[in-house]
Parts: sequence; C-alpha cells; structure tokens
Amino acid sequence: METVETKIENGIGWIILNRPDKLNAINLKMLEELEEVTKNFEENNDVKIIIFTGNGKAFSAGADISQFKELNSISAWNFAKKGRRVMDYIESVSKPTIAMINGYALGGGLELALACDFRIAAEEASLGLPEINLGIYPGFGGTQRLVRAIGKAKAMELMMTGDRISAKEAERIGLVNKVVSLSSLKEETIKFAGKLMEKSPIALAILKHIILYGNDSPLLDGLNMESLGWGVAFSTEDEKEGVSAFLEKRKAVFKGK
Ligand SMILES: CC(C)(COP(=O)(O)OP(=O)(O)OC[C@H]1O[C@@H](n2cnc3c(N)ncnc32)[C@H](O)[C@@H]1OP(=O)(O)O)[C@@H](O)C(=O)NCCC(=O)NCCSC(=O)CCO
Repeated sequence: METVETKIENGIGWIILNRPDKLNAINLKMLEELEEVTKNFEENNDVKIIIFTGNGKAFSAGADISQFKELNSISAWNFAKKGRRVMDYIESVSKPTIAMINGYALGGGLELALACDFRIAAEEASLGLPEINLGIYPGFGGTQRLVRAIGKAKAMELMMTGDRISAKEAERIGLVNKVVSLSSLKEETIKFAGKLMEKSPIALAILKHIILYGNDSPLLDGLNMESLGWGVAFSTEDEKEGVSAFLEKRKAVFKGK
C-alpha cells in the first residue's frame, strides 16, 4: 500500500493513513486503498474491530487540494461520488469502527471520522469542515452525516463558517465520544475497543445496521427492523450463551455464532 498502513493486533484491525508530510490528505489512491483494506478487514475473521487513525500530527486534513486544479465539474462530481461511496462503504461495515483522532480532522478527514461508529480524540485535535474557505463545501457525505450527528444548527454553523473547533468543544456538542490526552489516546482507544470485543459480534452487527438504516427510514420501518432483527438474534448461539450466563451468574463468552 502506498498511502495507508495496516496491521492486526489482538483482534483490532488498524488502518493508518500514511501521508504524514501532507497531513494525510486524501487523494484518489488513498480512497482506493481505504476501500480495499477496509474490505479485507471486514472479511478477515481475526479482525473484530477496525480502528482508523493517522501517522504524524494529523488524522487527516481532508481531500488532497493539490489535485483540485485539474478538476472540472464532471471530474469533481466523480471524485466526490468516489469519496462518498468509500465513506458509505466504511459506514456500512458490519464490524464496529472507531476513528482515533490524533490531530487535525478536517474536511474529508472529518467526513471519514463521521463514517465511523465512534470518535475518540486527543485533546490537541482540531476538527472542522473548512471546505467553504475553498469556495466549495463538504463532498464526502459531511453535509448529511454532520447534521445527523450534531443537529442542524451547529452543523450549519460549522459548515458555513468553516471554523475549526477543539476536541473538547467537539465532545460538548456530541461530535466525538471521548477526549483523552495524546499520550493515552492509543491505550484509551484500545480499552474502548476491548469493551466492544466482549459483546456478541452478531448482535453488534444487527444493532449497528438497525441504528444506521432504521434511523434514516420512517419510524414504522425502523421499529419493524428492530423487532425483526431481535428475532434473528434469538437464532444465534451467542443469545443462548448470553441468557444462560446471566441465569448461571457467570460472565458470557460470545463466539460470534
Ligand atoms: C491543516 C492545516 C491548518 C495545517 O497547517 P500547518 O500546520 O501550517 O501545515 P501546512 O504547512 O499547511 O501543511 C503541511 C503540508 O501538508 C499539506 N496539506 C495540508 N492539508 C492539505 C490538503 N487538504 N491537501 C493537500 N495538501 C495538504 C500542505 O500543503 C503542506 O505541504 P507542503 O508540501 O509542505 O507545502 C492546513 O494545512 C490546512 O488548512 N489544510 C487544508 C485543510 C482543508 O481545507 N481541508 C479541506 C479540503 S477539501 C475536502 O476535504 C473535500 C471533501 O469534503
């Protein structure tokens, strides 16, 4: 891989954006590689949780602006569609995903973090959607995901002013789940991933699907998805184990079956 590094450690699949001299700006190659490595991790049984992060002082400063000079309306549209599809794919992955935000998460970088299920940020991180300062606006799904994440008023403010906010402010408005010191970021993120790893991966996958797609559907459809998925969970060994463990007063050990 040219633009991303990967490793698997203790059930965690790490996807590390690796263009530190360009603050991990996302070019076409990185979009393609992100899609490929995410797919590999989704299909790899050794990977239970996927964590995205960046090498150097940024998570990612967004789409690679140096490529923009060559774009016209059609190629820009295609680039945005490609970026959007990759973010949609990352969002749809059946395993839990965490953005470990080690520094700048701007533009497409924040949009990548928004496609993840959880965002854990270092105190030093700075977040924002500054595309408006380039005479454009977020094109990798941010206009839709940010509104859903933090509500219309704050989302419009962030997108229309292009202002960057601190990790603490991002936590206050519900954009990130947790803020920790940079020195403890990896440890805290692994600890959080560990909590998820103790759960039934099948229940997590069904739950994630229903939260994501149920909330974008009419209420009745979302509620129907919930009850149907609930029934499906009862066909798993994990459900039998969870209930037995409770009744036998022991800790459940889920096998993902
Ligand atoms: C993130 C900023 C504020 C950091 O500033 P600073 O610390 O001063 O670092 P720089 O010298 O600016 O950057 C170092 C190096 O990285 C290159 N770079 C940074 N961001 C990008 C980018 N998005 N695309 C391409 N290259 C980038 C920068 O040119 C430097 O390279 P040199 O070769 O050393 O010159 C600051 O960098 C900043 O504001 N970046 C842009 C943030 C932004 O506007 N993001 C939105 C992009 S559009 C988008 O994401 C569309 C999808 O919705």
